Amino acid sequence: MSHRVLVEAGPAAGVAVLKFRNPPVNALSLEMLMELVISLEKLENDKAVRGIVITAENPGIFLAGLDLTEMCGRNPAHYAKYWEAVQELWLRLYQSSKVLVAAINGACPAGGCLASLTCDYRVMADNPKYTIGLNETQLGIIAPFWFKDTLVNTVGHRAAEQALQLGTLFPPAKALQVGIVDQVVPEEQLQSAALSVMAQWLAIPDHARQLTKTMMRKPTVDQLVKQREADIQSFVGLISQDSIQRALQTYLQKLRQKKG
Ligand SMILES: CC/C=C/C/C=C\C/C=C\C/C=C/C(=O)SCCNC(=O)CCNC(=O)[C@H](O)C(C)(C)COP(=O)(O)OP(=O)(O)OC[C@H]1O[C@@H](n2cnc3c(N)ncnc32)[C@H](O)[C@@H]1OP(=O)(O)O
Repeated sequence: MSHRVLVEAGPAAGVAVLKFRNPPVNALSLEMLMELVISLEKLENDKAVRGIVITAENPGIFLAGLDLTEMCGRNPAHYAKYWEAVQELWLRLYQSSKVLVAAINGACPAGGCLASLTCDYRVMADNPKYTIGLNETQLGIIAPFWFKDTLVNTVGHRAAEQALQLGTLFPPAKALQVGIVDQVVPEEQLQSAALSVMAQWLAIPDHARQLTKTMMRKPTVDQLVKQREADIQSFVGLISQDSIQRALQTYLQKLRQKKG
């Protein structure tokens, strides 16, 4: 039984809706990652499901990204386990044979943005409070190569380089302009817009669309698959550095003080 991920049958045949519900901010904790992987595996094996709309149960925060508390003050074995789970989620999403449509109904930084970038199409609610992007450099860390590759595959090299160096979080109109999302709609129309685009994608025969998707994505997937263990060791080495730990602690403190 999953607590942090809700899977519902969509209003249209063949469509499931996967909702994030990990309060307070839908951070990708280890438990959340594991529940997501299990839910995605079940959906992948369900022949009746051809498409999945991915969204947050409560509007406001789509995903707050990776859970910073999983990357601060822990031991190397924990960092390795956590990173393997992050890799696993990305591999499941990016290689999914289903049509994935992200209905972005809230803040979507870093790991949240990555999850949305694995989808085939992104619709974002037109709310200036919501932003999306790979903001890692603002935290004093760097987006790993496969985060970078996923962004490059979406927006191209120049736009990705600029966005990554600056750690830009784009509001909806800018996100559309740069191509990080495909469509921006009034907030109350988000779910219907996602279902409408899903219907267009499902009009294509599955086998042709799936083979095309695999052809487009395989080179990027292979890069990680062939060096998964090295990537884990690289993450553990970097995240364990005192300077990185200090940077993450400072960022977390700033988030906590924001309220005070
Ligand atoms: C080979 C590899 C090489 C490696 C290089 C090394 C490292 C690279 C590794 C990984 C890449 C990292 C990816 C990430 O995803 S890092 C996370 C990035 N996320 C963010 O920057 C978002 C931060 N959060 C926010 O901006 C806001 O919280 C948000 C807009 C989501 C919501 O704002 P709101 O005002 O509604 O809530 P808050 O009061 O800010 O937060 C409530 C509560 O939640 C805590 N919180 C927020 N975000 C996170 C998070 N991502 N992880 C853990 N906890 C989080 C926040 O501190 C508050 O806690 P508390 O005060 O205790 O209630």
